[in-house]
Amino acid sequence: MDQEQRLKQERDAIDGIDARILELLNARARHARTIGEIKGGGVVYRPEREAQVLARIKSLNGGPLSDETVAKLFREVMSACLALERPLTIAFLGPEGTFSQAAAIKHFGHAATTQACASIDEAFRAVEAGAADYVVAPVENSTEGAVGRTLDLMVNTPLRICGEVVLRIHHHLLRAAEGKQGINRVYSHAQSLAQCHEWLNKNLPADVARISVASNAEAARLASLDPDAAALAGDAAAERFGLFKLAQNVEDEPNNTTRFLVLGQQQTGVSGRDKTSLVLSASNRPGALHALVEPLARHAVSMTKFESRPSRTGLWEYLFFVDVEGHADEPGLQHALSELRAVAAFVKVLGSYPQAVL
Ligand SMILES: O=C(O)C(=O)C[C@]1(C(=O)O)C=C[C@@H](O)C=C1
Repeated sequence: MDQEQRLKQERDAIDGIDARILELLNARARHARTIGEIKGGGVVYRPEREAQVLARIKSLNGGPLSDETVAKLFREVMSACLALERPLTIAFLGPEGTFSQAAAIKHFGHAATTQACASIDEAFRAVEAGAADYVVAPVENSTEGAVGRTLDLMVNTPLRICGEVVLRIHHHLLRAAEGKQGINRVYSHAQSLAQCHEWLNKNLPADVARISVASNAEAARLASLDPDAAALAGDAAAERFGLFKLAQNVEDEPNNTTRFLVLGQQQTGVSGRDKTSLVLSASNRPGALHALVEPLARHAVSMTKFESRPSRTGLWEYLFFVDVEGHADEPGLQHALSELRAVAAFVKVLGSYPQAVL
């Protein structure tokens, strides 16, 4: 068999498989639509079920596609199925093309509608007022630390955390034209300029001005209008403003990662691999901080994060943002929480939610 014949044979096989995949996708979609009818206008998005579906797909995968690739494909399949039940609107810190929008799409897939908001406060308010279904907000970055505004908002919001998204942050040098010649300024968010500081020192002349702007998406927009400028920004901003990537992944710290939280009006069921986020405060007496963590240790609850933040109500009073493994409806954590409530000055369960799968 010559090359052309072999190609035709393989492509015929792909055509047959595509027809079967299409049939199966629509069969799946019909089941999702029926599930939507059974839910009868109730909450359609079920994060615990989605986490179980994605974890199962990864465990069933025999390759050659990677576990991550098959999970991403099924992420989109579920996103499209969910949109048949009811399309979702996700509020994020805009403008279009930010990493927050990329996190929203990573978590909810492309069938969800994303709604850019001018601030994290506005994104929370949109969901609290029912103008959007969920908010995706950054909570910590591996190099820059906690996002204070998100932590502060979580103390008083009636919204519950129902998911987390972990996003690798890659910055690229972007420009409206190809080649580095003639660049005399680089726009980016101050944090991104800091995260790419060493690379800029080594790869661009010292007299190229570094100009900090409100967001990476804004930097990309400015670079798209200015032939002498470049921007440091991510893939989404590059795509949105049609910029060339002159250099990829220019961040100094290769594991630069941001964690986002998803908040909505609902409580999330047990997925089997969950986290619970709490805000605690200790009374002002010796040993009070130890008393906060002791019930968790005694019930073998593992802590994955402990972050302190000024309470903003009294000088030198602090709130503690604590993440633990497990769901608040599971017996171990349930017992630890009821003991914690007896010793802490303040306890708020921000939500139990599945650990990030993607
Ligand atoms: O199982 C459900 O509750 C569904 O609505 C189906 C489905 C899916 O496509 O698998 C879609 C949306 C939900 O968030 C979870 C899962």
